Amino acid sequence: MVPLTLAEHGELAKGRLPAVIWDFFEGGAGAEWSRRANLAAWRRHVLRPRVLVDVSAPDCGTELFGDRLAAPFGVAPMAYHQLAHPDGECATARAASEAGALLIVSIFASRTLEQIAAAAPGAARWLQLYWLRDREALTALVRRAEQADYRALVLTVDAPKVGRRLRDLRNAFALPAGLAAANLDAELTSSARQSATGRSGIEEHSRQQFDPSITWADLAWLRQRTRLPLVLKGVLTAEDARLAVEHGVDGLIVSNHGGRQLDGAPPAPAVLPEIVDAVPADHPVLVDGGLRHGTDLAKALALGARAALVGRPVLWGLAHGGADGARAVLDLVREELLDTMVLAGRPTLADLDRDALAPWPATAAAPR
Ligand SMILES: Cc1cc2nc3c(=O)[nH]c(=O)nc-3n(C[C@H](O)[C@H](O)[C@H](O)COP(=O)(O)O)c2cc1C
Ligand SMILES: O=C(O)C(=O)c1ccccc1
Repeated sequence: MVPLTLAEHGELAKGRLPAVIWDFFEGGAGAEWSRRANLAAWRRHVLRPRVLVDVSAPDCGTELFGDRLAAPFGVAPMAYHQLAHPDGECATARAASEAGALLIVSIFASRTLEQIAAAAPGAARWLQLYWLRDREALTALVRRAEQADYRALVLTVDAPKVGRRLRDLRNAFALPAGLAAANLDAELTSSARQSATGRSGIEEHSRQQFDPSITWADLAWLRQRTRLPLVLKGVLTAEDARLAVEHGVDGLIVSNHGGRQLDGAPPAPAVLPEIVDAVPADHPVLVDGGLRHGTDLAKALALGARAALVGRPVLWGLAHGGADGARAVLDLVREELLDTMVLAGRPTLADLDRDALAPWPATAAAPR
């Protein structure tokens, strides 16, 4: 089967992956309300097509912190790509580079920052950090990212601890032997390999490593240690968006972490407009969560996002087809976006403004 939709990439991946790894990828926290809400939320808007517009040359190319992208999209930071494929993040880096997408590398990448950079020289890539208790380890990562030409740092702020993910608890999920966080000391992550009673290995190790005491006041410490643009991931209110700008942050990623952290947190499209309105126009606002069609991406842009990130579907492509599979996923998203722009009579990114959307009436059930 040649997959024609992201969902079909998911089916192929599900057939290939051990069930506990599929569950780790797919799962959310708690009752998984936020995970499901992410998928439903994009269906609560309809596109307002314009007609008799010249759509012979649609253009979705853009620029983000100085890097050219073939479309306003990227790969969301996700831990341990080697769970999906032995080539791990090196394959994803090649795929993203060939598709013209941004790659955000997780602090829990299973290949080193330098290997990933070497796999796709010149490509647009950022590094995502969690705030570790060990600040020397954090500083060392910042230095290495700068030296390996990462173009921005993303601090994920929705995870003072890892959410309660019932699938991982039931599966007593732990990292398989041979897989590690390649950019952290082995001793920092060894607990990810065992699972204490009542916890997953991931939860166990994040309890030990994440510093849950940090506040806005601590941001200055990180800000002073790098000239790279600093982006906060996991902001869901206008209040926090304003605080971020006051504290010298350069951009935001509106995200509920794929429903993997606070269950009950809103899906991004519900809060994106208030956040876009709260920050100056020169601060890019990105978005992720539940984007599964080019039309979803068009809706995200129309709500004011500068770019949107795709998470799980990239792991699906990687799992069934390595770099080629991940590339196919990203190419599909870009082609579907261009298709949407043509059929909606909105051939440039500037045409995808708030006039391009209308709410689906609350009284009507959003079709599945
Ligand atoms: C398997 C997996 C691992 C993830 N690891 C990280 C991570 O290390 N850091 C982070 O900030 N977000 C992480 N996330 C969250 C993603 O960056 C993103 O917010 C989320 O997957 C939403 O997109 P999706 O619905 O397209 O998957 C992870 C998500 C998944 C599915
Ligand atoms: O961030 C996540 O969603 C995630 O799965 C993770 C992976 C490793 C360590 C901490 C969290």
